[in-house]
Amino acid sequence: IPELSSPSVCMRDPPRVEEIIKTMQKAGTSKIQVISDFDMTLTRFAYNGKRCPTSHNILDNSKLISEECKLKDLLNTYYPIEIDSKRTAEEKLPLMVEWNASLCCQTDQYPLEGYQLFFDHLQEHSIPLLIFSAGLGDVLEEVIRQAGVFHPNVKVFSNYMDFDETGVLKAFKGELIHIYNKREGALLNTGHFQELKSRHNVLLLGDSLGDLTMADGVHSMENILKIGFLNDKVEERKTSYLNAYDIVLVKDETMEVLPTLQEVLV
Ligand SMILES: Nc1ccn([C@@H]2O[C@H](COP(=O)(O)O)[C@@H](O)[C@H]2O)c(=O)n1
Repeated sequence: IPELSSPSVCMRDPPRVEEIIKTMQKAGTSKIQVISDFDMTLTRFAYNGKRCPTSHNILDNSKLISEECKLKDLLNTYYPIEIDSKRTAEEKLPLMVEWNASLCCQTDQYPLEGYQLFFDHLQEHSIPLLIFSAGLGDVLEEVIRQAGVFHPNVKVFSNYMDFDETGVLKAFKGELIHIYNKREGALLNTGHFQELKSRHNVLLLGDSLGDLTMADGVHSMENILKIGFLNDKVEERKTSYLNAYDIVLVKDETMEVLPTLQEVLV
């Protein structure tokens, strides 16, 4: 599979990857569902060496948000914790909750462009795409809408803001989704996975080890191909990503590997 020989593609077990791809191809598109993280997976981490915004940053960078509400300090505190390979997920979990919760009292252009074809291709083949994000659902839905790819096959599980009558953000609606509780989020949304119960093959896309649990609600899974985006602290985290994901895309600023890989699969 030539798409897998790009220098940014790393695999622990290439023959195993080929086997999964062939099995999924054979089963056909009617058996596939795609489950993907959003920020820094379907969007760029960096472009020309410059860091791109997450859905949280979009709100933060907005001229509509006053200077006192700036979220950068929070990002500088909590993002290093998110990617710290010396801490366990259990240690990080309360801090990730704290990060999101702190948004409620604090009261560029978004780079989705490389992946419009990815969304269109899934739509053409009627393949459901679940976007499962610890970002801001209101913002990322708007990003997808403005890119013209919020097709009927796209569903989003994320954090939606709850404002009071004076327009102040009070909380998030429902259970908060952070990077390390996607499993709980998946298990709460049984209805979605029930609707897709005949789709036993999963393409999972994520940029954090917490994203690996996004498919935990899938019924009788038969095959899963896990693609991980390793954008930051590459040397420190590469081994754990290679152990956890079938394919690891290292600093893939081109946004080219996923669309070509998807054409192989679908
Ligand atoms: N208050 C926060 C919380 C998280 N982030 C970043 O957003 C990403 C979450 O979205 P996913 O689509 O990746 O689940 C996460 O990776 C954090 O780095 C933030 O900027 N502010």
